[in-house]
Parts: sequence; structure tokens; C-alpha cells
Amino acid sequence: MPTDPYDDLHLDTLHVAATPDDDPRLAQWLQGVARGFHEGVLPDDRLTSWLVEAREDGQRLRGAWVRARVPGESPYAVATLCSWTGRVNLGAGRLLPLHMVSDVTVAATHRRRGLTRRLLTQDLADAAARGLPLAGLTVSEGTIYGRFGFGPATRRRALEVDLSDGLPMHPGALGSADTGRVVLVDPGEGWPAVQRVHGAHLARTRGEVGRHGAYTTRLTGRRAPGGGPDRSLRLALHLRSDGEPDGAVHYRVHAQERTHEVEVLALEAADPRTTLRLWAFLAGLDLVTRARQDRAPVDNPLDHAVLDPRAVRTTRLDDGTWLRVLDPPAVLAARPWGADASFVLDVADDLGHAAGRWRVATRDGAAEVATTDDEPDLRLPVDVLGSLVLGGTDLRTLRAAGRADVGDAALERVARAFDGGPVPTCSLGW
Ligand SMILES: CC(=O)SCCNC(=O)CCNC(=O)[C@H](O)C(C)(C)COP(=O)(O)OP(=O)(O)OC[C@H]1O[C@@H](n2cnc3c(N)ncnc32)[C@H](O)[C@@H]1OP(=O)(O)O
Repeated sequence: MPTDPYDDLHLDTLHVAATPDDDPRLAQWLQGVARGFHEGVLPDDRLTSWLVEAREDGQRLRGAWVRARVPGESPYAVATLCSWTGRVNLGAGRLLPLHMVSDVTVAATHRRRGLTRRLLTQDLADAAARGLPLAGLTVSEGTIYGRFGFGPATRRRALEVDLSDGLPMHPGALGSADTGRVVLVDPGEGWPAVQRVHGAHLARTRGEVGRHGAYTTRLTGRRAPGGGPDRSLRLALHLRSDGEPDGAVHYRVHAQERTHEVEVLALEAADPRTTLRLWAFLAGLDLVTRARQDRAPVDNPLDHAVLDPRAVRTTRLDDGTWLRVLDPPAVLAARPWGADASFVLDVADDLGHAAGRWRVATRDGAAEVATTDDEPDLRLPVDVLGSLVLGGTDLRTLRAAGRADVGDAALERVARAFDGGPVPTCSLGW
């Protein structure tokens, strides 16, 4: 009889509604995450603030705990994974529920025994059973998640912006001065206004994901990365002439002997003009000569608004959000389409959730999706479908890479249908 490879372990899913006193495995789980990412042992106040975040998201915590081996020993977590339901903008303002996966770790003593495979496949199966159409994550290494059906769907771009000349812009970039103003607000008190701006930004930004609880902690200044209240976090809000907030930038100034640098932690706005106005505000900060922004848009009006395009330098460009389709008809019917077409799509999926064949008929930006036995025009594995969902990767490129099987006759027709629309971008990591 085969033996259970995990008979020394206890596998379970925890409820974040519990308190650490009710269930000590909560604290063990979080310390397991910290160990997995090579952080030190976390202080109690980190546990407290993390539980607030996890409850805000309604997180499910999966894990494996080593059973006590000697009297008095506490069990500890050797595998962790969490997930919750968020939202993603598929384009044209269409928001779809997103199954968000994070904190995947396995202790050095238990690696490559299939623990991540076990926790992640269970988690994806549960999400599919609950009717979630799409899963997403951001990764530490590019080689792990393709086998589970995730494909890179947005790009992560880091910027270094030279502010030493005040970042002059072309006439017209900022509009007329009487259309709004910038005010400085305490990050905690400004949070409701920031949330309103975030709603507008999410609705207009293809690929953007709704903020989860970790961002509430981070952007209200409730807790600094090193612990205690965040006293160096600043918030500037842009207000329309009627007083309604339509832009927000969270930043921190790092004072150095000769040059001060501003770190842009989050910059969101209801429209591109306001984004540029917030950049002009940052450029006007006294003593500051340089800005850095991680997860900035790839296709960025800032590049074209500045008089000197070399003032905006890309210091990193790689994968951002990875998507995993769980329900192809739901996702294909929800995303916007660039051209009218009719084609048969065949999807292969080792985990089974997205495997099948469908006729996709697109018209006026919408699609009808129906199962079919017709010969496919396009065959691809589910991770490649994940790369196509947001329109961030061109089907022609995927075929050129040998990742999508589509004949010459169908290629242009199907590629034009998948294409069209803004380059997706996501400013979050999770
Ligand atoms: C979404 C996120 O949370 S991203 C963060 C990921 N976590 C980290 O980077 C923390 C440090 N790393 C770790 O904790 C672990 O090495 C993990 C979580 C990456 C992998 O955990 P393990 O339990 O060893 O993985 P498991 O044994 O289940 O392997 C699953 C599959 O992925 C493969 N795999 C696992 N890790 C890697 C890796 N680093 N690179 C390439 N392939 C990998 C395995 O070969 C295996 O393939 P197979 O099932 O097709 O044969």
C-alpha cells in the first residue's frame, strides 16, 4: 500500500477570523512566510497588522505544519499559500473577479516534495468550484508558475526620473492652471479620498487590480516597513476645481547629502492630465533631484509629455501580473475585442479547468462563446491564453515564439480580434 508522503505533516486551511490565541497556527503560518522569503522573525505588531489586512481581504490560508516531535515543541509551518478574491480590469472598464494567490513558500527542509503543487492545485480547484473565472499572482521567479497554467499578462516597469531641471513639459501637457490644485493631507485622514481616486483609476486602467489589505496598511501609514507608524510617508491629493479628489500620490523623500530622491509609492488619477500634474508637483519639490517609481505604466504619457524624453529612464522591464484562466467562456465573453471575427479556439490544460474547444464570435467589441467540435483555428496551452487575456501580448508574437498554433490564413483575423486597446498595466504586487 502506498504511504502518504506527508504523514509527518498536518495540512489544513485556516480561518483568518480566528485570533492567534484561538489558533496558534496563524502566527506559525506568518512566521513560515517570513522564513520562506528570508526575513527575520516577525514582531508581534506585524502579526496584529497582518491579521487586520488578511481579514479585510477575507484571505484563506493554506499550510502544512510539522507535528511536534518532542514534548514541548510547538508545531511550525513548513508550507504556506494564501488567496482571496479581488478584481481586475479586463479593458473597456470591464471588471472581473480575480482569484489572487500569494505567500507561496516551502521551508528549505521540505522543498521539492510536491508541497507547493499540492497546495496550489487544491487552491485553484477550490477557486474553480466557487465559479471564479481567473486567477492571478506576481512571482519571485519566472520558472515556477507556467506549469500551473499561469502566463505573464502585464509588464512591470521601473522608472528613474531626472527632476534636476524641474521636468519641463510640452505646452498643453498640464492643461490650464484653474482646473485644480494639489493639497498635502495626512495619509490616514486622506484614505477615503484616496479610495475614491483608486475606484476611478481602476475603472479606466486596463490590467489594473483592486488594492488589497496590505495597501491599506502601507498607504495609510498605519505601519512602516520596519515597524511602528510610518512617519516619512507623504500624501498629495489633486483636487478638481469643485473640490473632488481626482488624483493621489504617496511618496517618501530620501534625504542624502547632496541629492534628495523621491520614492513614488503609488500614483493614481482619474485621468492622464492629472497624472502629469502630480508629476509636475513632484518635480517642484525643493532640493529633490530624482524620482524613482516601481510598477509604472509601460505605455506612459509621461514619456511623451516631457521636453527631454531621456529624463524618464527605464531601469527595469520584466513580467508583472501572471494570469491563469479557470473558465475560458466567462473570461472570453468578459474581455473587450478589437475586431469582428469568428474562430475556433482549442485550449490544453494539464489541470483540466480550462481544457476544451469553443467557437468565439466577436462583434462590436463583445464575444459569444459556445462549445464546438469544429476543427480549431487556434490551439494553445492555458498559460498562453493567460498572456492574451489583457491584450498585453500579440498573438503574432506568441506564434513566432512557437507558443500558439495558428495557420497563416487565420492569424491576422484572430490576432486583430484579440488586439486593440490600451497596453495593460498593473501597479500592484502581491
Ligand atoms: C506567488 C508567490 O508567492 S511567488 C513566491 C514564491 N516563493 C518563493 O520564491 C520563496 C522561496 N521558494 C520556495 O519557498 C519554494 O522553493 C517554492 C515555493 C518556490 C517551491 O516549493 P516546493 O514545495 O519545493 O515546490 P514543489 O515540490 O511542489 O514543486 C512544484 C513544481 O514546481 C517546480 N519548481 C519548484 N520550485 C521551482 C523553482 N524555483 N524553479 C523552477 N521550478 C520549480 C518543481 O520542479 C515542480 O515541478 P513538477 O511538479 O512539474 O515536477
